[in-house]
Amino acid sequence: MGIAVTAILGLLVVGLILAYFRFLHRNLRPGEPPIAPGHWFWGNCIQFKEHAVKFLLDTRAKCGDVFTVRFFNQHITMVLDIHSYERFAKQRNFDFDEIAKQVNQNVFQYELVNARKMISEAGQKVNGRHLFTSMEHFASNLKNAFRDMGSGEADEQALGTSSVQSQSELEKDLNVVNSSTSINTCSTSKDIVVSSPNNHSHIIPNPSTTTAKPRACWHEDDLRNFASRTFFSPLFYTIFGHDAKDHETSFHPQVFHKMFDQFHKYFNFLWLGVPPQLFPEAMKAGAVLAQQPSSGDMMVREGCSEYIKFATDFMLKHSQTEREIVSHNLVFLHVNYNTFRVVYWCVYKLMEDAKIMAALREEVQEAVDAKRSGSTSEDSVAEFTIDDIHKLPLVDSFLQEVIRLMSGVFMIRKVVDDTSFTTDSGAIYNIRKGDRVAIYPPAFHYDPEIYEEPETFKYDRFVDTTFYKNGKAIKNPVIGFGSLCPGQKFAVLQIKWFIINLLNSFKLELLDGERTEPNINMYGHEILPPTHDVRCRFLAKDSPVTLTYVNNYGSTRAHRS
Ligand code: HEM
Repeated sequence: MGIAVTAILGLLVVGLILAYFRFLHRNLRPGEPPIAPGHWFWGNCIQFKEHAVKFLLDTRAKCGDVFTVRFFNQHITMVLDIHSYERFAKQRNFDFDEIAKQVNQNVFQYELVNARKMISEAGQKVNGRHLFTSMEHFASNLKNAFRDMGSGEADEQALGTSSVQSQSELEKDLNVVNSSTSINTCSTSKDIVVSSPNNHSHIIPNPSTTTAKPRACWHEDDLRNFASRTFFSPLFYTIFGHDAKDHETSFHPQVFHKMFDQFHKYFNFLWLGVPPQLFPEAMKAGAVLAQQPSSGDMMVREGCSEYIKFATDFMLKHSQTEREIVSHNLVFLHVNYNTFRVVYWCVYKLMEDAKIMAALREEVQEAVDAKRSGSTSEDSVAEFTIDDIHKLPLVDSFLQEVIRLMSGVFMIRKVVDDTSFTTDSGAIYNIRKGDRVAIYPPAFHYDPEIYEEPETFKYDRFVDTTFYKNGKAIKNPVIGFGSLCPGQKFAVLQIKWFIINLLNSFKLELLDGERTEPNINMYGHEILPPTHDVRCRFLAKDSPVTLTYVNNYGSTRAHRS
């Protein structure tokens, strides 16, 4: 018995040693980059999880610009030279398709047929002339969302008071969505705020004041909720369009947002291949997110995006199933969700520092005043083209600074053949077929040799500035979109147009003592989520100038939204 146990233990030890040398240990071949010191079993997992940027910058100081890290059995060569970014992006042996496939399979459980062709053709639907029309749809949806917020309709919708939904599963979803209550504090009036036990609150106007024009009220809310109603809703409608019956179903922006948040928490685990069954919360959210209109119904929804229409048509032609089309729709929402996250941080950063709020408000106000027609703000309209939206240097710099600090993305590729990679300075590294290779933008974004006081948020940092590393000007100092994102131009425009409208239409403040920060445990997400949400209050301005987006693409036929 004793001998048998010893023999089994012996075999186990030998097996483990062999497995270690087979899967974890690596003998460097000539010309390969050095390996970052780490744990014999986990490799660099823990160091990366504790503080990815600090770990990578420290390792770069020890090992040089190019080195290999190991996450358990996966070797990833890090190219941490910002001047080599363009070479990295152009290297044909560094392939993104395998990575996208892994996300599709592990997180969204489907495979996209002829994926490269589909993504590159669908990507054109948010660029060129389509960028102008996509903006038109977004601007119109944004206007509706702001109008609803100003009139309090969004409260009604978001609080789920529709009688049609009252007994359904949907009510549960909507109640979950709104478990954080929005509070109206009409401090300047004598209106009475009523909160019912189910968190539905409404204002009973004071009879003595009902004949007067309704006064604006301060509303208290979670910032996530505020950003969801003002930005996620228009984003959702710009992607999937509208249908009059939406309010009877769970295909509703507030339900989708809540469920998406729930699902997204597990993104990094799912992506790495941990079975979704281990995360019941993600599975439950996934089931709600799967309840979408059929592909036929989706294509005829009013304002459905060209991207979704093209992708759906493409997938149908490649005999993909309805379930696969639903999964692809979620992938598209997933990439757009980054835009929401940036918006969250923009609103937060505006409220966090009164100086920033004042500076951007002044810039926007000047632009609006320069464009407005009419003598009073009530009957005034200010028209903005895409060029006009881009002509605000502080808004532009502020947005870049937000992306610089909140970006958590790994720009990762699979190495499809043994490759000699030459860095910008001429150093040559042999990178092994089957490995992964990555650029880690946050390591550049927090590099003290590029950015003075990199941890500090400086809203005007990017105004008329060139950044240098080792005495050489940097071509792309902020690379939060990687090199392949087809939605970059659209996302930047959406965010800028949102900021302009926000500052024109609302006053916003954080409640006393409310602060949050990016959750560095989520490095790997394109944009980091906050560690926790914050409470804020907002006031819809009385009769702001009406802002209109003008689609002036290549003709005299301008469309206004
Ligand atoms: C602030 C918002 C956004 C951020 C930060 C962002 C970031 C990224 C990043 C980092 C990648 C990986 C690229 C690479 O590794 O080179 C990516 C890919 C992608 N993004 Fe975005 N994105 C945003 C918005 C959007 C929007 C609005 C769309 C669509 C309209 C979009 C569509 C895509 C697609 C389709 C891919 C996959 C590209 C491919 O497979 O070649 N993104 N995005």
